[in-house]
Amino acid sequence: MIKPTALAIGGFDTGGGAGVESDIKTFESLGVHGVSAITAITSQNTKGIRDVLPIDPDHLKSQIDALLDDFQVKSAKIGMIISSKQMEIVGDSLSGIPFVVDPVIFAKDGTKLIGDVDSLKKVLLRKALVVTPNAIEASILSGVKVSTLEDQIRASKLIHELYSVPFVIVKGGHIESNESIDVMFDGHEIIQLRSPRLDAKNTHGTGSVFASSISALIAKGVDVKSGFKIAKQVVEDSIRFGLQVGKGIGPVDPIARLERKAMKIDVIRDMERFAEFAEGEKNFHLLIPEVQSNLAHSIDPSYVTGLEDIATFKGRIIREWGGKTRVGMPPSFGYPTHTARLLLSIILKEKKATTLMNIRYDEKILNALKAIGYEIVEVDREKEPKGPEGRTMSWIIDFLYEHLGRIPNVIFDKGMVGKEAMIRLWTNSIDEMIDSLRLVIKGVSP
Ligand SMILES: Cc1ncc(CO)c(N)n1
Repeated sequence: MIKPTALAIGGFDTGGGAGVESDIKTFESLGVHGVSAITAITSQNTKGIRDVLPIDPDHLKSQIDALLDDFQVKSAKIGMIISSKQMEIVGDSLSGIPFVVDPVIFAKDGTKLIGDVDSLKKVLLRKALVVTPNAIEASILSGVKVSTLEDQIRASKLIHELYSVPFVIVKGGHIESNESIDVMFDGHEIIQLRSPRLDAKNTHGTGSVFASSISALIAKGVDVKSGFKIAKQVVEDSIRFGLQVGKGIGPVDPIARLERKAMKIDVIRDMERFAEFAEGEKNFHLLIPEVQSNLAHSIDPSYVTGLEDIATFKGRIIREWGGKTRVGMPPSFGYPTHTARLLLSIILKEKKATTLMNIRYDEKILNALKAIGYEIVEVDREKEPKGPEGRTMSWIIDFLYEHLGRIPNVIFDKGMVGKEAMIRLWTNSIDEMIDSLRLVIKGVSP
C-alpha cells in the first residue's frame, strides 16, 4: 500500500493525549503515515506536566536526518520545541517541506513548551507555511491583545505581515462567544469557520489535532483552505468524543471518526443477520402487528449523537398474505421512523440500549417476554399530550423516566382510537433480540 508520509516534530506526552502521539493518531486517522522526531520527553498525565527532558539538538538532528534520508516526507507539523538551537536545526532540515507550526507556548497547566519565543518568530515562523495560534499565542505573536473576533482578524493580518507566514489561522476556542470561530488570513481574504461550542471536559490535545490535521491534509495534496475546513470538522468530532481517561482533563479522540464509521458497517451486518433470522423463522409473522414492524439498531450507544447513528429497514418488516415474513432491505441510517426515534430517546436516557422492535400486542406475547425475565410496563396513551406525531416516542420515555427512574425493556400500550395497541422490546445487542424473539415465537406458536 502507498500512503503519503507526514512528520511530527514535538514533545512526547507520556499520557498519549497531546504531542507527537496525538499527531500520529491524527495523521493515521486521515490516511497518512506518521513519522516523528522528539524534541523533549515530558512526564505528563491528564493533570499536567511534572518534568521535561529536552533532547539534545544533535540527536534531534539525527532523528530528522534518519527520516529524511529514507522517507518522502510530504509535510511536517511542529509543536513543542525547546531551544533556539533546536529551532535552527528544524528550520534548516525542513527546507523544501511545507510545515505547520502550532505555537504551543504554554501547556494548559502553564508549563513553557516553547523555550525561546524570539527564535520561534525569527527562525521558524519565517519558513512556515501555516501557523495556528490560539488567542493567547496570537496576542504574544502579534503584540495586540486578542479577546474578540475583531482582534482575531487583526492579529491574523499582523502575524501574516510580521513573519510572512502565508496562512495564519487564529483559533477562537478561548474567545468568549457562544460559537467557536476560527479565522484564517491567506494574504488576500479573511475566512471564518464557525462551530457550536461543545460542553466538553476532555479537551487535552485539541490544538495538536487541529494543526496535525492540516499537516496531514497538505501531505495528501489538499490545499490549505480546504484543509482548514476539514480540520475544523476533525477537531469538532474529536472533542465531541473526548476520552474520559485519567482524573484530570482527558484527551480528545481523533480516532473516534474512524471507529464510528466501522461501527456502522457492523450495524448493517447485524441487520442482515436479523433479516435472515426473521425470514427463516416460520412463525415470525405472529409478532408483526397490522401496521407492520421495524427494527431499529444503533452503533455503540455511548457514541450515538442522533438518528444518523441508528438504522431501520427501509421497507420495514412485513407480514405478507399467507403468513410469510419479508424484511424490506436495505437497512438505512437516519430515517425518522417511530422505532428509530424511540430507540434514540431511550439511548439518550440510558446509554445502553442498542436494538428495538415493535411487536403485535398480545397477552401471550407479553407473558412470554415476562417468562424470559424482562420488566414490563404499560403506558396509557390517552394521557399523552396532543402534539406533533414525532413527539410521541420521546413523551413515552420522558414519562417513564419521571415515574420509574428507568426504562423497562418491554413497554406496551393498549392503543386508543385510531392507534393500534403495541408492544416494544429493547435489548442490549442484536443477539439478545434474536434469542429473545426466538423464545417468544416458541412460546406463542400453536
Ligand atoms: C508534549 C506536549 N506537546 C504539546 C502539549 C500541548 O497540548 C502538551 N501538553 N504536551
